[in-house]
Amino acid sequence: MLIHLNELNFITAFYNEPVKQISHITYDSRQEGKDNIFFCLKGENSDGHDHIEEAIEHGAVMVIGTDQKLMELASAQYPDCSFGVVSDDREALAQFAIYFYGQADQKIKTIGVTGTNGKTTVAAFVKSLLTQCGIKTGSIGTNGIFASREEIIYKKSTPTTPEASDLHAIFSELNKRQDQAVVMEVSSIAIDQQRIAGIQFDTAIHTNISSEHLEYHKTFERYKEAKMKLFNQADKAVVNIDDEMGLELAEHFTGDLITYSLDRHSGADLIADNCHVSESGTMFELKMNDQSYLVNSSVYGNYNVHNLLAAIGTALHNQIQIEQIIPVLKNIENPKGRFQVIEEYGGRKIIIDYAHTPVALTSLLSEAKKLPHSRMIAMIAGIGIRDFNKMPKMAETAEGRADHIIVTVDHPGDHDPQIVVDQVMTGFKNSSDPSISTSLTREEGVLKALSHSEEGDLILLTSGCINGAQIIKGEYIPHSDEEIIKEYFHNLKKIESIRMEECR
Ligand SMILES: CC(=O)N[C@H]1[C@@H](OP(=O)(O)OP(=O)(O)OC[C@H]2O[C@@H](n3ccc(=O)[nH]c3=O)[C@H](O)[C@@H]2O)O[C@H](CO)[C@@H](O)[C@@H]1O[C@H](C)C(=O)N[C@@H](C)C(=O)N[C@H](CCC(=O)O)C(=O)O
Ligand SMILES: Nc1ncnc2c1ncn2[C@@H]1O[C@H](COP(=O)(O)OP(=O)(O)OP(=O)(O)O)[C@@H](O)[C@H]1O
Repeated sequence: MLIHLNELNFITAFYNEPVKQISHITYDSRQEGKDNIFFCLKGENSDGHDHIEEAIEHGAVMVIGTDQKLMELASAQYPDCSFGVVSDDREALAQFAIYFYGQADQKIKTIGVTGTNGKTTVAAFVKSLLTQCGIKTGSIGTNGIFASREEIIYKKSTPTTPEASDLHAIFSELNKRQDQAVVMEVSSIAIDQQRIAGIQFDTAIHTNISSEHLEYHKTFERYKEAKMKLFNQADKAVVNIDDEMGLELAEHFTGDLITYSLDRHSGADLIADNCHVSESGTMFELKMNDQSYLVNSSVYGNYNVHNLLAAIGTALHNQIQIEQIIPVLKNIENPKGRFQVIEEYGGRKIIIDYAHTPVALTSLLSEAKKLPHSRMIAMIAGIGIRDFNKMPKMAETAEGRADHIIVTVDHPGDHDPQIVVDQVMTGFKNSSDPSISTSLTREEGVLKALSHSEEGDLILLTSGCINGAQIIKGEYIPHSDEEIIKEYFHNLKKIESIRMEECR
């Protein structure tokens, strides 16, 4: 694409030839390419301005940064490269991505989901519901990047919400595949880092808020403020008013609003009442406009009814009639790793669930308890790359609610796993209870949970993996609970047949 730097009004000064042929946008000097534009971003560990030389060696023909003096000096050193100065590095990256991909975000309906718990689930429900109702919808989030029909293999730049240039590249790809809508998880960090700057969302969804990501935002107020900002960039909203932030949003949002609740006295637009949870799903009565509809859904648990209401509200905003929505709800697809039930081994029910906040763990433990079981074994974890203050709360939440608890570590990062486990353990009133044990790796934790189990038991493997890996000292070490389970039972079978041989 031919870029006219002087057409971009967020560039306040430029040096050397202002017209360039650009093929790729990059914010990482280590990325090789040809005709790249390199954005110097200031990060936690490094500053892109220090890597200009390498970026040029790797194919950058244009460099954008905030340090005017440095840009001027570099322009003299590299006369074949153009240099632009901006006031906000990340916002400039977002604005440039919109320009480069020809406003791809405006050619597709954009739906943003924010909230502490439930983003991945709601995004999956919205994708499934809209697509089944005839609006081909892709999705972007923790579980990957999907077009309406298939997964798109795209290198993930962050766990949840991609960097702006990656985001707009994905919108463009979805356009090419003729998808009509995209539902994306919008993390508070992404909002703060301007990854969604310049996007006017068709619909914004709020699930709920509780304390999270304080390792980044430092205070709950700043975390909440970041999340609220999404709603200044949306025409319509779907909001959970069983939640403190949802109530605030419902009061202040000026666009088209649909509220939802599980409380029959709430006055919400969508109310789920008389929820009945069973092994095959959840039935409830949906109340809307003084009408009542019986919903037979494939999703499990009351908290997932909240998530389903968010998806229903989004479909209604998209002019889909409630009569078309109701029959589809029994086929809604659950995302991987969220109440994922594995039943094929030795009469046990194993549930892999991403619950990694105290609120999520509370919901999970109380919903899982409703399933028939003899003993409940729960593995909980401290996440090394997150807020240490959250760790004891996971123990507090689990104590006394399972027959056996295994405490382990997820993504130790740069921390000693023992320190993470110890920090979780401080949350137990009685940490020497023999029904609590510890493991210093997630793999060992899963194995311990399995080895403690017997036929009829329910095993909850909580917290979870980001992109099928454990992050250890900056490295992504491949990890899969499912593989560990498979191998464990395969070996168990082998041992049993050897024993039987020996007995004969
Ligand atoms: C903590 C955080 O915000 N990290 C993001 C940040 O990394 P950083 O601050 O460590 O970057 P850095 O290493 O200091 O480098 C600064 C800049 O210099 C560049 N650089 C660096 C070194 C070099 O040799 N050459 C070079 O060009 C880097 O590419 C970067 O652009 O900037 C990087 C590039 O823009 C991001 O990819 C990275 O996201 C990492 C992968 C991450 O894990 N982010 C998490 C915190 C995150 O965003 N999570 C949220 C929420 C998750 C949830 O839902 O729970 C999400 O939206 O995913
Ligand atoms: N509406 C909800 N209320 C409370 N807990 C929920 C809700 N939805 C899901 N959960 C719990 O939170 C866990 C994580 O859900 P999900 O992955 O959908 O959230 P998320 O917001 O996408 O989290 P992350 O961005 O960190 O992946 C689930 O596995 C479940 O235990």
